[in-house]
Amino acid sequence: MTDTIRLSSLAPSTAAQKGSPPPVRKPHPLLRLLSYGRAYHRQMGLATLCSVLNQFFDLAPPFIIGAAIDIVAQRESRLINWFTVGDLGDLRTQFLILTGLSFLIWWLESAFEYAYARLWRNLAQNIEHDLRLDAYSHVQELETAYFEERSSGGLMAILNDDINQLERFLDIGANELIHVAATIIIISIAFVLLAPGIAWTAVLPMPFVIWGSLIFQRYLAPRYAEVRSKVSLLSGRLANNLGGMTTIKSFVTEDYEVERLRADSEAYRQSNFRAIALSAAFIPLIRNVILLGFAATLLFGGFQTADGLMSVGVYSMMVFLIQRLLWPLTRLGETMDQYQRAMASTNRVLDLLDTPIQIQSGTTPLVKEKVKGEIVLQDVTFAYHDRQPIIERLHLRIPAGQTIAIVGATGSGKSTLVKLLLRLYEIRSGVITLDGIDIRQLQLRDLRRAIGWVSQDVFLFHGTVGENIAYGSPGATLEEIVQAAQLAEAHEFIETLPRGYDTIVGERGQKLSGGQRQRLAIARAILKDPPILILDEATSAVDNETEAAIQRSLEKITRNRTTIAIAHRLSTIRDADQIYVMEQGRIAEFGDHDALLAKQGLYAALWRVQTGIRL
Ligand SMILES: Nc1ncnc2c1ncn2[C@@H]1O[C@H](COP(=O)(O)OP(=O)(O)OP(=O)(O)O)[C@@H](O)[C@H]1O
Repeated sequence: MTDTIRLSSLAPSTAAQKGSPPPVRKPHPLLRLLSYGRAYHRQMGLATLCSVLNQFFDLAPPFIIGAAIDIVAQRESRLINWFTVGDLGDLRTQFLILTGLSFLIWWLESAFEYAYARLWRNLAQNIEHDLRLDAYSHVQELETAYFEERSSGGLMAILNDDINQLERFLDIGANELIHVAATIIIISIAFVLLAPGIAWTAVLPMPFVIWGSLIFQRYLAPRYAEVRSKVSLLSGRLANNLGGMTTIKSFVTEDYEVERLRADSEAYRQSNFRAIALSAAFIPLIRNVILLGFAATLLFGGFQTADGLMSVGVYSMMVFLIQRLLWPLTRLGETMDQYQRAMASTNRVLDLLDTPIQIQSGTTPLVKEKVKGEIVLQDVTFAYHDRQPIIERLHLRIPAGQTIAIVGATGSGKSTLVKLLLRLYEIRSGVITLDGIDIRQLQLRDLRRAIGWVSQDVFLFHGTVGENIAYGSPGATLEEIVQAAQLAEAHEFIETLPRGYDTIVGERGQKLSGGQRQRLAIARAILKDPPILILDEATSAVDNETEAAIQRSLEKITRNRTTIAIAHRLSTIRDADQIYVMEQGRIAEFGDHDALLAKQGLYAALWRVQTGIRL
């Protein structure tokens, strides 16, 4: 059996949804993000304060301009008088004060700009870093079945693109939203305090802007969610194709694959078009709403100034301020865009983090060195998701330290059985014990540490030969690595590689042959020195001579440990203490080689076919 990764949407399959409880209403993604970033609330608060102060000083220049106009036009500034008590001296002194104030304001604005930029961007990095590690750690804990329902490219899109999307928003967008809010509040206060007669003109566009933004958000959110899900499918397709490039070439399906990619890319493009159509309308709409406020201030402020109810300086300041309101609000569209994308991504990342772990670890610790290795399966039934049972009411007892073999037709459930021992899947009923303890009670990591598994499809990591052998055995010395390689009959070929144990094996070990990869995997399991060894077709890709050599080493390796060997070539397991013949998820016969031959049953028939001997 191979662990296939199927291309499908990241959404759980309909079948998976059938039995699940009704969906719980989730809190708003922003609240979810804030609650996730609890550790950074202080930094967020400080960053927000710096953003607000920066905006406050950014809005101060119209005040200086207004004051300067008043000083020139009326010899005194109502704006300055408003803030100070007493005489500020002659005109020149007043200008000197204004100039000094300008310097102070500009410096403070710059200082807070530096502070908020650093704080927000560092915050983005911190949250991104935490989310990436948390999400990845969580994904590692999820059961194998979870990955079979999803595409690895889709998961990559969440772990990479979606998390980066948050960075983009936190870097710039969050600060912009705060700037807009601060601008609205500061300008409204300035109007109410300095020009109460026309304060309504500044407030006029606000309800429309807020209402418009909310409506806009409601329609844009699902469009961005669709964009994110389409990008997942696209990444899934790309990852799958890159992994199967040799197959594509050999089947000359390049054009077919381009077409399939075109369809996914087209779906992504169309979903983006739909989002763009709406998002691009926002700025022009908001600008027109702002125009209302600007025109009202210009007109009614002008009337009041002409009637002598307002000074020229205050009037100028108000006109400048309302202008200042215009620009951040028009940028709001872009910011909302970023915000919506970030929220769609937040949901996807946090949904992943909230995915329940189906296979929970037990609490009983297991010390590897103390494991005897007796394995018992009692009445075990197992079925893959949505399928008929593969293993039904199976009984099997493997005494500690024995070597047993499992043989049987392809698809009879041999690999599935060992995956159940590793708790990669959960059994439906029955019980599996190790040294008398139900494996569900054992700490999952301890259980897996006690088992050395050479699977049918060997996976090597990008790195050196030595690193791959030592994988799972941190602290192994080169001497131990070489010894394990010798026992696995791998040392000789490793020596012929360009850089010996330091040779890079390539992604998934693609620079090595199938047989070489298998031998590295055996060496890796030997080095781990587990009390239980599982060899699932471990030597299927090596030639007869190497296989015979490995068999000789295995005699040494399997001594004093429980070994389960799965093989199609019966010659490789004929010396096993017990041989179990599986047929459609059940044990059809068992015994040692001679006893099974004497039975003249399934095993004997298989043996005849493989050896060509008529018994
Ligand atoms: N992840 C899975 N999801 C659904 N069905 C699966 C899955 N893995 C295996 N199966 C099915 O379970 C059955 C048993 O598979 P398994 O890999 O255990 O067989 P096997 O005896 O090891 O076969 P082989 O000798 O070919 O390796 C097969 O019919 C297979 O299609």
